[in-house]
Amino acid sequence: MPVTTQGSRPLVECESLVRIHQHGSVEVQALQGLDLVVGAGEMIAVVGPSGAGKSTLLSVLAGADLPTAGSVRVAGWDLTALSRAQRLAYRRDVVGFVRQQTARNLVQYLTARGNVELPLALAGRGPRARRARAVELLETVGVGHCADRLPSQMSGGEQQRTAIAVALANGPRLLLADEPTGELDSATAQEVFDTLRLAQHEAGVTVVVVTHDPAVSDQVERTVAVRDGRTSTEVLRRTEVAEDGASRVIAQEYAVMDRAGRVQVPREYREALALTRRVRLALEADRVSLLPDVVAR
Ligand SMILES: Nc1ncnc2c1ncn2[C@@H]1O[C@H](COP(=O)(O)OP(=O)(O)OP(=O)(O)O)[C@@H](O)[C@H]1O
Repeated sequence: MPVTTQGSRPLVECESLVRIHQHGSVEVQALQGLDLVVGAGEMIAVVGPSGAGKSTLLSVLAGADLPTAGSVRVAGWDLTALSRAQRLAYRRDVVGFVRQQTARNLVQYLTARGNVELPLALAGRGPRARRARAVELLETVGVGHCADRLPSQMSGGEQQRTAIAVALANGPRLLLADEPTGELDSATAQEVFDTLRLAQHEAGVTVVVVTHDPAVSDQVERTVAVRDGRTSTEVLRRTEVAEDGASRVIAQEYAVMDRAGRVQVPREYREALALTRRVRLALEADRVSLLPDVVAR
């Protein structure tokens, strides 16, 4: 069993994920062999350029899209082999989803409480239990005062926090958020991020957040960069406390190696040493060096 950077059991395991969209004779490879392991209780940020495959990855993890090839397991569920009924149960009970567009996360004609009660009703909870759970969740995410308001009567941040309460209603193991702070100013974005943190710490939920916002990605312990449908690099952060008691965050970037041992060498490194098609690998006591092909010069 793979062990994550945090040493916890993996909750999410994607291996060699491929997702090809076919439009007539045109193929778009949204995912091209993506590997990702996320530990139970971990919170990671997924970053990468537009079109890299981030949203596709979230859709697959949400059980809303099926990969063309590869394997994906979440909390023991094999997402490539679910029956229709299992897929519904997975989407209802195991995973919660928050989108960027505040308006798309909530049913506009229901109050905040009504919105949180909806997934509880779909899971068969009775009216009293629903109401109590909805009120409690809205209080927990800091929008108890909005319980009887319609989304149009709430700020963007209040709507996103309500959306997080909706996503948490059925006690999911995994919370997915696609640019949850994309439409918010920085102070409000921080409140929404703090609510995701709360879900991670208080409810023990594993959180995967896709973001372009460095203020978000700089605050998580692990940021995974997706490029051309693959995980390319990871940044790990840890807090170090100096002797004078001051703490500082140490960030270290790693390249990701797949099962076959393939590593992508960043373009700036290749250009700096004019590395082309052929390179020399040298095994040393504590490192593997990658050297230019002198014959080619
Ligand atoms: N339903 C679809 N049909 C065809 N192509 C698609 C579909 N969904 C995504 N793609 C293509 O797959 C690639 C990856 O898209 P995806 O939305 O996952 O990227 P992204 O990293 O989330 O981008 P962004 O940051 O702009 O949201 C893109 O080239 C996109 O055009």
